[in-house]
Amino acid sequence: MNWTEICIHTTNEAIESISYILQETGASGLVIEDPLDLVKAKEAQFGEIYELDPQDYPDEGVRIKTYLPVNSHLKDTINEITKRINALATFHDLGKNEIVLTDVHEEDWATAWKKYYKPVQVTDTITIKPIWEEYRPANEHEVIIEMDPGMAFGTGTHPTTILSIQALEKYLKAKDKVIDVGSGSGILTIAAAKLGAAKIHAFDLDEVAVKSSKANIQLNDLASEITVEQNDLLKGIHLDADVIVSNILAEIIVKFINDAWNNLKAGGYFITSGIIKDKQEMVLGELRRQGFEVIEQNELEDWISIIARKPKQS
Ligand SMILES: C[S@@+](CC[C@H](N)C(=O)[O-])C[C@H]1O[C@@H](n2cnc3c(N)ncnc32)[C@H](O)[C@@H]1O
Repeated sequence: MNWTEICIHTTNEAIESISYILQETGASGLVIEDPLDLVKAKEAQFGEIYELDPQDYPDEGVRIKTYLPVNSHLKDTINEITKRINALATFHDLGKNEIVLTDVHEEDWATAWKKYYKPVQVTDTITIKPIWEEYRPANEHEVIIEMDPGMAFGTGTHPTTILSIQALEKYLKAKDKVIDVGSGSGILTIAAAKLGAAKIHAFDLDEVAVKSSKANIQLNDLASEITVEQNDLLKGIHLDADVIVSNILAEIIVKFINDAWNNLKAGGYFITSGIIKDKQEMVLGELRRQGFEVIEQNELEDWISIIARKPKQS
């Protein structure tokens, strides 16, 4: 399959909104080339070794790059993306607002973004490491997740994924039964397994994500019982989980709050992420309407995670 790279030269303040538009249109492998990263790399707090090349970064503004498969909808998708980005000019300074399209062959796509992906410590104990990077754990307690995200979303470094892993670390107990809705590269399933879940059911609508989840699970030495299936959210699923985790967009989360409730044990946790700030109240309202108790909300770079509990008596 061939891919088209869309490169948008914009401003820092528009990253969030443009990333959201791109995610909604099904783009894969979002890369943000922000010259500020060159500064941040020098200040890396966890001692990771970054080798960022200044030549990959614009002098001013940021470049957002993502990839769409070349198919019969491509032209419409690009028109839609362009229209929605231009409409942002009412709220944001879009800087150059230049959109450049380049054809990419699958083999190039698979390696193009790898240079941006480095080991990253996402909680006190968990570090995510791409399989091609050398990394020595700081101590014996450090948990390493090996990843090769390929075509599926989920390098583990996106704020929405980090918020999800932090919540899993806090709420998951050893031997729990977990459901991961929208497993992508399988990162949250692997994190749950490394944190001691006994059984994990992962679902994704996208066949590529299902394959990617399965491949990444194989890369990690996991003791948990894990199944990965192609499924639309939790339609037709009847389980009794201790924890459901889902890093998906707010509009999608609200579609399956009732199914999440029905698949959770009383006292179980529903960890939701992928919610942009503007949609936080909408998700909170729907969770409460269903009967969930909202017990924690966290924010990272304008993304929100909400942890809700199904009451013990319901
Ligand atoms: C933002 S990614 C999250 C990936 C990974 N869990 C992570 O945290 O990095 C959302 C995933 O949800 C999947 N998805 C979107 N709509 C879905 C649906 N209706 N049912 C199941 N999965 C869906 C997408 O294919 C994608 O892999």
